[in-house]
Amino acid sequence: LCIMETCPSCSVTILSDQFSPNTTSDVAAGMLIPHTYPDSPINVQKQWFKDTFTYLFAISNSAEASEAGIQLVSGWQIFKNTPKEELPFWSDVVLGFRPMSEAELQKFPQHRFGQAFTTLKCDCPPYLLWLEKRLKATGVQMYTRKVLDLWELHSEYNIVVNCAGIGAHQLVGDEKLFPVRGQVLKVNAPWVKHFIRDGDGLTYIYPGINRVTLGGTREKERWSLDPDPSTTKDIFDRCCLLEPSLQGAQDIKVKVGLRPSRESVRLQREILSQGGVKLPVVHNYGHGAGGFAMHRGTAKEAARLVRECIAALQDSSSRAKL
Ligand SMILES: Cc1cc2nc3c(=O)[nH]c(=O)nc-3n(C[C@H](O)[C@H](O)[C@H](O)COP(=O)(O)OP(=O)(O)OC[C@H]3O[C@@H](n4cnc5c(N)ncnc54)[C@H](O)[C@@H]3O)c2cc1C
Ligand SMILES: O=C(O)CCC(=O)C(=O)O
Repeated sequence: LCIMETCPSCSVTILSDQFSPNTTSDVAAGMLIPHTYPDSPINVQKQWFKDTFTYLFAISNSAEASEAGIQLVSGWQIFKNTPKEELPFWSDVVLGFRPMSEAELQKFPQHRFGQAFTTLKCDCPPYLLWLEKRLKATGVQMYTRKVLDLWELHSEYNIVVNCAGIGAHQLVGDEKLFPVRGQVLKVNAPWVKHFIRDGDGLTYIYPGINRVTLGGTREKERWSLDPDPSTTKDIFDRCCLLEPSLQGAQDIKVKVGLRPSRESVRLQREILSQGGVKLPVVHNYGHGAGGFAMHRGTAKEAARLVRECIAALQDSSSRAKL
């Protein structure tokens, strides 16, 4: 979508071996609470988050909000011990960030410190379908196809944008990219209105428009997509300790996804070259636990890189004509 907005004369085709509801993005809780990428400058991460927050805030404030699955949600991030960093870099992007009061902390007798704020949440499958609908309306073609090598696209396309998520490990052999397996439960508990995130982000309760997401796990380098029943029980018990009313939750569905993790998002232009033939590529993958929190900001940057590739192609073709 960002490419179509930035370069409206482009023709865009999306190739993917899986579409919604069978992607990692469909499993995500879709909360806008950023994680930090150790190797990306904080000011850049803040800008990605700000761009994403501003974009989704406008949707949440429009008639499209419920179809797009975007809502404002208020709640608490709680800590057993006061964290080193009391003000995360994103504290002035979310709304009304403040320390929790003593009265609020009484809800969590095992926790000594907390932060209250309002942020945004995407209900992931509806949001992805809403994006697909907008793509189709702009004339974008979508095909189911597994790409084994970026070079196989060379004869059909001028520029390739690689948004393969964890698939980039195999597609471009990126050894810096690793899975962080996450198991979550999606439950019916419409009375739960506030989010609760335990400081380390291992246990969380994220109410969405349709379902509440209960998390979770963060298992580095584990590739299995099979749900683990003992983990399901453990997640449920941890969440009930924070929000006892969840004992009455209904229709528990278990989901597993692989966070495409890296020390920094790979947001980069690369010119592949083979026997004198060149293929411009823009990479945009490796969002780890922050694919929703950062998606619009990183997509805007990727679209800018595509525009640079187009300018370079136009420049070399006009030089060839001289
Ligand atoms: C349990 C869990 C909870 C999460 N919660 C949150 C959250 O609350 N907030 C947040 O910001 N983030 C969250 N995340 C992280 C978020 O899900 C990811 O960062 C995000 O989904 C990554 O998006 P993506 O588009 O890069 O990858 P994907 O959604 O995996 O999309 C990649 C696409 O590329 C396709 N593909 C891959 N390889 C190929 C190939 N060779 N040929 C053709 N197609 C290919 C795939 O089929 C897929 O359609 C969570 C993740 C998990 C697992
Ligand atoms: O950590 C968070 O709170 C947001 C991301 C998330 O829910 C996850 O990665 O499981």
